[in-house]
Amino acid sequence: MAEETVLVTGGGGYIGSHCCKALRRAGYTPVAFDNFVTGWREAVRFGPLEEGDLSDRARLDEVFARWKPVAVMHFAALSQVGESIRDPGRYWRGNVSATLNLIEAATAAGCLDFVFSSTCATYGEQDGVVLDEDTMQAPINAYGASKRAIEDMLRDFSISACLRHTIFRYFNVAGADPDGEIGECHVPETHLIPLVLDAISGRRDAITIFGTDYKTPDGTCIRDYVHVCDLVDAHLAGLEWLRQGNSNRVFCLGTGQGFSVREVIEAASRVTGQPVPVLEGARREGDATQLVCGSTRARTELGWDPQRSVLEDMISDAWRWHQRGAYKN
Ligand SMILES: O=c1ccn([C@@H]2O[C@H](COP(=O)(O)OP(=O)(O)O[C@H]3O[C@H](CO)[C@H](O)[C@H](O)[C@H]3O)[C@@H](O)[C@H]2O)c(=O)[nH]1
Repeated sequence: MAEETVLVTGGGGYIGSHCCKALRRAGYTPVAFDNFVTGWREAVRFGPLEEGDLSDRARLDEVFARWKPVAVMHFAALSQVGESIRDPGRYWRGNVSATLNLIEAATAAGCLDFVFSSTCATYGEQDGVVLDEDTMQAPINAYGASKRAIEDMLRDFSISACLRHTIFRYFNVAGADPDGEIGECHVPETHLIPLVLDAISGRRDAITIFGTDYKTPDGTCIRDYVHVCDLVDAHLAGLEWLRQGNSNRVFCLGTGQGFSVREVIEAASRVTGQPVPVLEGARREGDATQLVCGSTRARTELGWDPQRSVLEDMISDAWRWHQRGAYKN
């Protein structure tokens, strides 16, 4: 029997490519759909590629007709908070309108299982509390607002078109494939761990800590880091959960444990055995002091067990990938 296919939008991106690898391992054919605005051709290695843009409905119809996927896993998105504040239209078009096209194409093709990558940025400024599925959403930028709008869209289509969905909300994804085949590569890079590794290897002069006067034990911001492989495991568990006939549930993905920027830098120095050149700078606009994400529901209902989300392991996997170099196309 032919393998079942799953359409993975953003399959050339950081999380999407790791998801394709996990799907392949689980016996599916992952069909990567990507426009390569932020994704990488080299990251598409676990199944066929369909190049295209989510704004192109005819192209989507073609892809659904060709592969008859059993589900969609939707990672393709613009995800830079600062850019979304400067250019909200890009986010409403690129995230919301594009996803509307995707949902309409999926439901028209009878592909009704939908796994969506959302974000704790839908919560807005709620410093210090553990964010979970019951926390009120109040986004403060177009990135968070666009993701929340898509969550609402999924609810509406679940009523009108019987679309079954799971929504995963998460913040700080880290690490890389332990085999070193794929990893994180953003241009420009804005995320803490890859930037720290750049500073260690000399690709950049230093890492600048954005703010040392926060009300935290060492004055720097605290975040909850999840290993990308654990994260995609949860998405696969969500897919199976849908395919067992369940539907329409939000799951937050975090470890519940936060690390400060300084703790991340110290761990990177320990893991690599090298000093980290550090500069202390001003706060970055829009950064919350402390963001920690609860995941009791994912653990109890999906059996999620994020074993690799140990800070040193995430950094050592990211370091292995970093030493291999970056994608070129
Ligand atoms: O050069 C840097 C880069 C980051 N940081 C700090 O490191 C922490 C983590 O920053 P990241 O940019 O790695 O991650 P964020 O928590 O800002 O971003 C996360 O949340 C965002 C939404 O708010 C997006 O979803 C994004 O993709 C996701 O990684 C923050 O306190 C930030 O101020 C620094 O000190 N120096």
